[in-house]
Amino acid sequence: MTAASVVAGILAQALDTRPLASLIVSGGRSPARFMESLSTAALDWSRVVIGLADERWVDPACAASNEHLVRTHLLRNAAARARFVPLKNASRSAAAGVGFAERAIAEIPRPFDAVVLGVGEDGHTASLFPCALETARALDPKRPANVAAINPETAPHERMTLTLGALLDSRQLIIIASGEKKREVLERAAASGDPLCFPIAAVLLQDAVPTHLFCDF
Ligand SMILES: O=C(O)[C@H](O)[C@@H](O)[C@H](O)[C@H](O)COP(=O)(O)O
Repeated sequence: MTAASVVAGILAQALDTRPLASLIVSGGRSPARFMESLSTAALDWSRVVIGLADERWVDPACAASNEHLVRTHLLRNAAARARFVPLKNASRSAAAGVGFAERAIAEIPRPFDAVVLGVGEDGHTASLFPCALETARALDPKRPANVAAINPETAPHERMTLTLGALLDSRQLIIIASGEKKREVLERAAASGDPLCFPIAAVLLQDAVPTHLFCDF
C-alpha cells in the first residue's frame, strides 16, 4: 500500500456513506509525487473538498506556494474535478488574514476524512515550528481557533497554519516522511514527547486519531 492508495481508499469509503469527503494536504517538496499518484484515483472527485494544512504567505503563482503545489500536482487528471479551498487570501500578511482563513476552513467538511502531514528535519509539521513564538498557542488543543499566523525563524515566509486542534479534528492522519534524517527526527520526537521541541510529537503521541506513517511513499 502506498500513501496515495491509502488516502484514495479513505476518500472512497467516505463517499460511500457521506455526500462529501474532505482531504487536507501539506506542502513542501515531498508531496508532489504522492499528489500526482493520488490525482489518478478513480473517485467521484466532484464530491471531494481539498484544503491545506498550511500555506506560505506568498503569491499563489509563486513556486513556494502550497496552493501552487496543489494546483500543479493534485488538481489534475481525475482529481481536477475536486473543490479546492485555498488558505492564502488578499490580506497583506498572514496575521491580517486569519479571519478570512477561518472562514475558508469553515467551508471544508469536518471532521476531515484524511489529513496528510509532512515533517521537517527540525520536527515541525504543517507550519507548527518549534522556534516560533506562536506555536505554543497553536499547539494548545483547547484553543478554539482553527488557524494561526506563524513567523518561523528557521524557514522562509510568514505562514498560515492549521492549529493542532484543527489538524486532529480528522478521521485519519497520514504522515509522509522520507529519508534517514526524517526517520531520525521522528524517533527523537517520539522519544522526547515534547511538542514544543518537536511539534510532530503532538501527532505521534496522540491516540485519538488513527495514524498511518509512510517513510517511503
Ligand atoms: O509548507 C510546508 O513546508 C509544509 O507544509 C511543511 O510542513 C512540510 O510538510 C515539511 O516542511 C516537509 O517538507 P519537505 O517535504 O519539503 O521536506
